[in-house]
Amino acid sequence: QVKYESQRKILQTLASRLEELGIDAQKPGELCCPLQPVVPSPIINGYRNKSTFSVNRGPDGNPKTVGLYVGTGRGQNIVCVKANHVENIPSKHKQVAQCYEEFICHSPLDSCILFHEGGHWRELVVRTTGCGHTMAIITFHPQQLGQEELATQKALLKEFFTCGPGAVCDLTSLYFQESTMTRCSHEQSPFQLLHGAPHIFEELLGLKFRISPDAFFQVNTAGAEVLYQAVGELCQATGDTVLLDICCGTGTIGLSLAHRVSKVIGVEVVEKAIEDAEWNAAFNGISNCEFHSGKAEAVLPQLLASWEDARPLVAVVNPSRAGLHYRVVRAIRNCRSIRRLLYISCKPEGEAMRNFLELCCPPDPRKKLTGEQFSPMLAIPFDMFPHTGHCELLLLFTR
Ligand SMILES: C[S@@+](CC[C@H](N)C(=O)[O-])C[C@H]1O[C@@H](n2cnc3c(N)ncnc32)[C@H](O)[C@@H]1O
Repeated sequence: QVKYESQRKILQTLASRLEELGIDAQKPGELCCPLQPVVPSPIINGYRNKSTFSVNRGPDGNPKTVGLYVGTGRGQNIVCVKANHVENIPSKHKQVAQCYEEFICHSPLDSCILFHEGGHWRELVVRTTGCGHTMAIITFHPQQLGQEELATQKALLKEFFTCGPGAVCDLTSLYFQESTMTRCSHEQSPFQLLHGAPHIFEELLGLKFRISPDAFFQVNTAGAEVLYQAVGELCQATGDTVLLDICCGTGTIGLSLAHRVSKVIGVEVVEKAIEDAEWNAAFNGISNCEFHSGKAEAVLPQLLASWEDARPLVAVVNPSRAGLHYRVVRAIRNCRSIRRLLYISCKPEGEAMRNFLELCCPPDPRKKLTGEQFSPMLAIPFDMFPHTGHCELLLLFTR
């Protein structure tokens, strides 16, 4: 009910913002379109396949606590607490976090709390899959350490997780990333494989997906299956439909719908995710998909400007919280072949709201938005994140 209410408010906001733009958008209940009940997650506890653990001072003052932050910046009361009580994190993730804490507590090197104050040990990411694979990615601030000292630390970490106390975690892959920034891409600082296999594999809707350390994958695999099935239904694809999968990650959406359409075109900025998507297509024997590596705002305008294919074109967009770049929205609006658009957002009240307005506002030649506007037709929230206040919203737009 709480989640339904928050999604209802989002649709109310969208309706009133569209009214301000002169669009008669308000439907019964002051919403811009019908809102279906929240679709439950098939799994409620321990559903997360990826957890990110911070390293910081705990409530007892221990600066080598591996866990999650509680408190607020404004209250100046942020502490890092162990995640053992957190219901949506599986026990395997908690076990790896516990082992990492043991390792850094015995390390002569400090944890890195504020970059400029020194210290080395930073964040831990744990990813698991239904196939029983576990990947751990440890971020390390090199500070002034030389190559030899770095190699020693990497060897100690590997030894701990392969033949020491950390061996109980039975890691499939152990990665190490030297990072002087909050987040680094593989291109900025490579993920170094210290042990095991370079990828983990997940099964979803009968397909097998390879996942690289920096590739996105929905954190709730069973929840993602339910979402993608609904995407498939709302696409109303016929045999000759071309499906645009914008921000495609490892290709999950397009590949799971490939058998229903004549062609899938995926676009994604993370190069390793595109390599995964290509591998995933080949491994699953899917040959009607092409994947483009690059920013959607660079790839899509070019792709759609020269679009002369007569086949129906359906777009599925699933951007990160930053939403779609204006150029992507403009390219979609100005491509007459796209009559149907599915927008999947984990934060529809944020930047996605700006995109909804850009998609639905009246044509505006000054903004080079000459194409006919879209209208919201249906909204379905998915409880992708049980035990949190968040939802994944699927919004269908047509024109
Ligand atoms: C929420 S994820 C969705 C991935 C995929 N659709 C799925 O369900 O697994 C958003 C994806 O957008 C990608 N992304 C972020 N900014 C992008 C951009 N400017 N152009 C293309 N892809 C982008 C991210 O790397 C990430 O893989």
